[in-house]
Amino acid sequence: MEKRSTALVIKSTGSWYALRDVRSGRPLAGRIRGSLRLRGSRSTNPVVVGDRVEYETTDDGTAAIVGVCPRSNYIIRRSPNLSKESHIIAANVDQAFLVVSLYRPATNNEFIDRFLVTAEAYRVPATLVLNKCDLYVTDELREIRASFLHAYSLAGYEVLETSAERGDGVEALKARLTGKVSLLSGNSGVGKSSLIRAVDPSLDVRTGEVSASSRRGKHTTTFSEMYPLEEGGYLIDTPGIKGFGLIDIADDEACRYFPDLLRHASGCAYYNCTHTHEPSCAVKEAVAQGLIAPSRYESYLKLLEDDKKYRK
Ligand SMILES: Nc1nc2c(ncn2[C@@H]2O[C@H](COP(=O)(O)OP(=O)(O)OP(=O)(O)O)[C@@H](O)[C@H]2O)c(=O)[nH]1
Ligand SMILES: [Zn+2]
Repeated sequence: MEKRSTALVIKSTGSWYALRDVRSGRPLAGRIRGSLRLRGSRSTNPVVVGDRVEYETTDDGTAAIVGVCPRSNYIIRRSPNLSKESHIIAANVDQAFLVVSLYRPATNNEFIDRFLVTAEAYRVPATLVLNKCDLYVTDELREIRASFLHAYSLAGYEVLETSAERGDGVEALKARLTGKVSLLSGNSGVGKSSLIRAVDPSLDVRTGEVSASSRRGKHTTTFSEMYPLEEGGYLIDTPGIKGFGLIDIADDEACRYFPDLLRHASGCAYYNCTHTHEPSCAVKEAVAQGLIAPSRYESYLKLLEDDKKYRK
């Protein structure tokens, strides 16, 4: 029997995969061996970025992928061709970061909360990166910053404050990324590229390439790529999208993905309370008492509404 080794999938281009041997770190080009069948998989791509795969070395020195190791999680997006099939963006993601800004541009709350909901749904720990902290110096912006920090501390999310411009918080972010597979997202203009550059200057060029090609390639399937960090770990760059994957949420389940709402929900009179119109709702009570940020509750209501529209 041939010797089998394990490799990490760094990049997928459809039929070829860029791999790294887990033990030696050696880069390899791999293809799926024809006999590889994934039981019960309805996704268009059976091997994805972040997967650990088993391979055998072939005579020409390339790797034949013969198996995929069980995934700790995976992020799905609906296929671009509108079929029922899904497209997996990445597997085995350790953590997700959303870069946000409160000024020029101000990131929309709903956008932030959508991202966090997706992270909860996929059980990927999420952290917010509040960039451009050098700008929040006027009374008005200080106030906005304080209420932002308050809202997410009530919700139980960590917020890292950074300034890519001045370097504040860059070391802290770098420390958090080292040795992990991290998904990084952010709406346009918040300084995501500047931050990546500050964390690891060697990533600069390649990051520019990926954002340019994913924007141009609207009608083609875009393939993900993981970018190795100088000091270990990988970044998965995702374009500015609402949330980062596909989720279907029933009304009486939506609350599950808002830890701050969920904490109070057991006090509601009705066990299936949707925290909208019901009497004796502990969630609405908590909002009134300032224990849940109004913006978070609004995002929750918005999520219920959007979901209804979507299902019609
Ligand atoms: N004042 C200030 N400006 C910043 C900071 N970080 C980035 N910027 C500026 O914000 C603008 C956008 O920065 P980018 O790094 O290109 O933002 P991005 O999020 O990658 O945007 P896209 O490329 O559109 O996705 C640039 O003019 C940066 O110089 C910061 O911490 N403070
Ligand atoms: Zn309720």
